[in-house]
Amino acid sequence: MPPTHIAVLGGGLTGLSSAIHLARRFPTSKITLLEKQGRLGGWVRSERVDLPQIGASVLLEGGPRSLRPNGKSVLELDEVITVPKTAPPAKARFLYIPKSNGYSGPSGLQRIPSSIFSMLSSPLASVMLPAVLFEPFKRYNRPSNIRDESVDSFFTRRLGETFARVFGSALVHGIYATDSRKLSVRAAFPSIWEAEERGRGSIVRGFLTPKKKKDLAEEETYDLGDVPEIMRGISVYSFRDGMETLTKAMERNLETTPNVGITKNAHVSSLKLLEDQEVEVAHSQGTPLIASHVVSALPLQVLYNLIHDRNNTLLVPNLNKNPYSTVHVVNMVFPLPPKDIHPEGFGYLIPRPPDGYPDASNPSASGVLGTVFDSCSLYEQDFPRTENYYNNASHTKLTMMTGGPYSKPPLPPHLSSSETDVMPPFIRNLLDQLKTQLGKELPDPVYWRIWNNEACIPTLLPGHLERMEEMRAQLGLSSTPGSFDRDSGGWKAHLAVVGAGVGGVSVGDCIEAGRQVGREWT
Ligand SMILES: C=Cc1c2[nH]c(c1C)Cc1[nH]c(c(CCC(=O)O)c1C)Cc1[nH]c(c(C)c1CCC(=O)O)Cc1[nH]c(c(C)c1C=C)C2
Repeated sequence: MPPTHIAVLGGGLTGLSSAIHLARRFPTSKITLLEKQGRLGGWVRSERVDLPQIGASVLLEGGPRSLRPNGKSVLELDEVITVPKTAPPAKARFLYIPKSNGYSGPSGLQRIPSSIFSMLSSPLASVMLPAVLFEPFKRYNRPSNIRDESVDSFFTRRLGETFARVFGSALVHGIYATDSRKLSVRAAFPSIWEAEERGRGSIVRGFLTPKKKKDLAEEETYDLGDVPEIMRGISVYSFRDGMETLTKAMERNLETTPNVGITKNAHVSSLKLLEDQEVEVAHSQGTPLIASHVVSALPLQVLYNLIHDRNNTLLVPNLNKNPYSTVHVVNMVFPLPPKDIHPEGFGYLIPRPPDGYPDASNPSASGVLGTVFDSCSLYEQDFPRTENYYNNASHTKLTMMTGGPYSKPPLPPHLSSSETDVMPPFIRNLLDQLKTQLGKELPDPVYWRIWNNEACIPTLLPGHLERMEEMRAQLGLSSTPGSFDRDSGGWKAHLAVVGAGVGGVSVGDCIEAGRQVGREWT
């Protein structure tokens, strides 16, 4: 039976997208979006700061700052700013390798080669070339009894230990902000896992082998208008007023959709399945809501604590298997043009230290995962507009990312230089790290801002995909549409679970997950 009332839990990107798409798919159902905070948008937060001391207005991001055009279901493209594939931020990406790095290769800021030709002349050739050239000739070495493994173990098997630590760990820092020795390769990088299978044991051969017809996912139809034309040759894009343009547009859409209600500051305290398959959603903003169906876009461990059966026992144990990473995102604005601060490009990532992650008591524990040169990709968000911004802009904005697998002292959720005259030791230490990593003296920033993103990205542990399949079966959902008549612990597909914790942590993935949810209910 189609839903009469759907409760969507969580007003981040996935919850917003779920509510929009469910309201379209079920125009006669009521949709209620419940959000714990007083605002919607989750980790997407954009802040514009006016800095009279340098005569600039600067747009800063606390969470994701860009989107890739391959995510087809992004809904709003007004005021879009794009980074072409040929621009330095798309082409020039760096690794920072500290001097005591545990291998004989180069140190300092090193550009990552983007083609086999640039690899030949790169100082990183000693690590990359042998790994990539010999990989196709290595025997098939995936143990027959494994169905998943960590990213580190996968790269070590195929490309060697040094490659896995230097490149594999840095890649994982920049996407999952976690330890590559813990992250599932199948869940996080399915295309690499599949390439090994397609290439009969070799990733390189796999990527050179075209996918068989049956491997190609059926193309869905998207209402894209002239977006593909706009996005031709584009690497990533964002918006003039930052990523919140997107979540605000989604919120406006929901506010003007008659069958949707939004309740903010609603802390959900339990979900109870009633006799007639309805679900009682208890929350802090009034009487419990009785829904025919529930979509949870909450972090999985939050949902885990909400689910009780009739005997008050916790159900669906697989929800609490994955840890989450906390990322301290620190924006800094310097009163000099980018040419005086950093090389032109996307930014740099820092690999895992050779002896693993030191604890916070160790003074050499930088805790920095990487730095993004925001001025290079997102300079069009700032005023005044400057011709040849890299050489002439009034300022440089960049973002340092810390935390994740490094242990860190607790920080306030938000703190900026406009709230204190004293630079905290945390920022002073980061500034010192930045000087070392960029290899130059730097002035103090005219503005800095800490965003403490507590438990913002899940670390999908090996076995995650199978656990999620089990979870779907436990909830009566299934990967095969229409077949939800298995033992479902009573839920019989009345609860759907979506979001980064299930799979897909990029902005595009979250929006796509909301687009797909509830298909079993038609
Ligand atoms: C809060 C910090 C985040 C870190 N990773 C993510 C966030 C939100 C999520 C993420 N980052 C990237 C991807 C892949 C995107 C895609 O393929 O479509 C995801 C899911 C890539 C990426 N990494 C960094 C940036 C600026 C981007 C572009 C996308 C975005 O704006 O998030 C840099 C970076 N991210 C993190 C660290 C530690 C880091 C270091 C330089 C963690």
